[in-house]
Amino acid sequence: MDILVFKGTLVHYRKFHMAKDKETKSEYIDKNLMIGSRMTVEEKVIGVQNGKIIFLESPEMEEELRASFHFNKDEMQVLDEREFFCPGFIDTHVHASQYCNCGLALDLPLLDWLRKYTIPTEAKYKDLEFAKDVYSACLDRSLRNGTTTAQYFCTIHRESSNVLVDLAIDKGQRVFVGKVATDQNSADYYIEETKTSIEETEKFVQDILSKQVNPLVNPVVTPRFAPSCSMELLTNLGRIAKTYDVSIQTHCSETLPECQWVKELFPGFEDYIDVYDKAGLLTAKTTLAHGIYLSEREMSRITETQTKVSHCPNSNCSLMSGLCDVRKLESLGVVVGLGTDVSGGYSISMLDAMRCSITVSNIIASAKDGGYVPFNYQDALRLATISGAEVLGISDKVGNFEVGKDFDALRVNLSPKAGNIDIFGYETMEELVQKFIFLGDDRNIREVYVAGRRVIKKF
Ligand SMILES: Nc1nc2[nH]cnc2c(=O)[nH]1
Ligand SMILES: [Zn+2]
Repeated sequence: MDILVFKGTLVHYRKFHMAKDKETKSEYIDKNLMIGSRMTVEEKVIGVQNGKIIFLESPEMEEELRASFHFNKDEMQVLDEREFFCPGFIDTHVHASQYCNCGLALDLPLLDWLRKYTIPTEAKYKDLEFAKDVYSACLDRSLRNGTTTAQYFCTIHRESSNVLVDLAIDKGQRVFVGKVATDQNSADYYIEETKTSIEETEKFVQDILSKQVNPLVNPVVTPRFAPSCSMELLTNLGRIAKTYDVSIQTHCSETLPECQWVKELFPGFEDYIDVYDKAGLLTAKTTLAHGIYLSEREMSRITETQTKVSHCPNSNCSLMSGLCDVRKLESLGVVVGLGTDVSGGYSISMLDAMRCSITVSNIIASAKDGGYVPFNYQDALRLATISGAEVLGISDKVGNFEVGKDFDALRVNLSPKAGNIDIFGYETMEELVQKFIFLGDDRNIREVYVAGRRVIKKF
């Protein structure tokens, strides 16, 4: 099997042990393990075979590596001085079915927006040709913007959700895909019988598991959110996720009217989180999108059950939902990743999500009386890469560069002809990374690799 070899700069979050390494600048600390990670910029020779990183060494080792792994000097690709590899971005919450509405219909808050724009759009996915057109464009745009892994909501239609999975296999994105389950409080043309919703969800999970000869596709049990699901449906979805040991994705605590509605619809429960808890939907493989208005009790149940949160800052601002205090969640030990939440969020670019996470964090800081450290560009990169991998339970495979992991990577190029960024020649590599995060776009993402396969090449 051919070997891919590169020499150049890697920018990623690398683990370090607290005992060995006492520096504390811009770091993320996992209190339980006493292991943290820090953004690292390093010169390396990196080898990839069968999709996996087989060596990662300093450039002085080049000769020895050539001898051991049998490659010639001209087989090694050398990155430009204005280039670096970073891990592929991980979008932990995105509605592929809403991609056609990107940049439209953002004049209403969540519940009205769902009724007026989103449900009518999702109903169109009964038509497989329509699904194919939009899903295809969504995957292409997402990959071009450097998203190597995405966790998607589709619609209530099993067949068209399978269309997304087949297209993703073809185009090479690593995906987590959910057929949406809804049996109440939706339009009469976009609702399922409880029994049908349960059966179709189970069938969908089986469909995807049978396609797992391709290890890049994963099924997700996907109740839309508590208001649109009966307790009977939620409980059965919890059972299905447990039976097949698969992921769960839903929305939670995104807006105040939604939280009030859940109180009214589920009066016998302690709070919003308790509804999911009693249904068996809080697991280490569960992603809750948003989580803005969680109480202390709810946050501690999330921590206890190792449930994950997807922070979607563009959507939270665009739908006027509120500001999520990610620092607080992380300080309690909750793993948080970033989501574009298209089309509540208007951009499918994770660079946009990263910038929005910094802006939201700065706004939170402005309202505090000190004692709060807002996110910087390094935190944003962490959220979009290694934390996203932890949210989806794949940090043993992707999220940073380590021997044995899959090579999911972006070849970033900052030469001015590639995009919209002026470089003056004296910038350090860290400054180039910073300019990419704040000013970059898809034009700066020269190549995209997923499990060693080059899925995008621009020049
Ligand atoms: N942002 C967002 N929140 C939701 N809550 C329930 N459905 C949705 C959705 O489609 N988008
Ligand atoms: Zn959403």
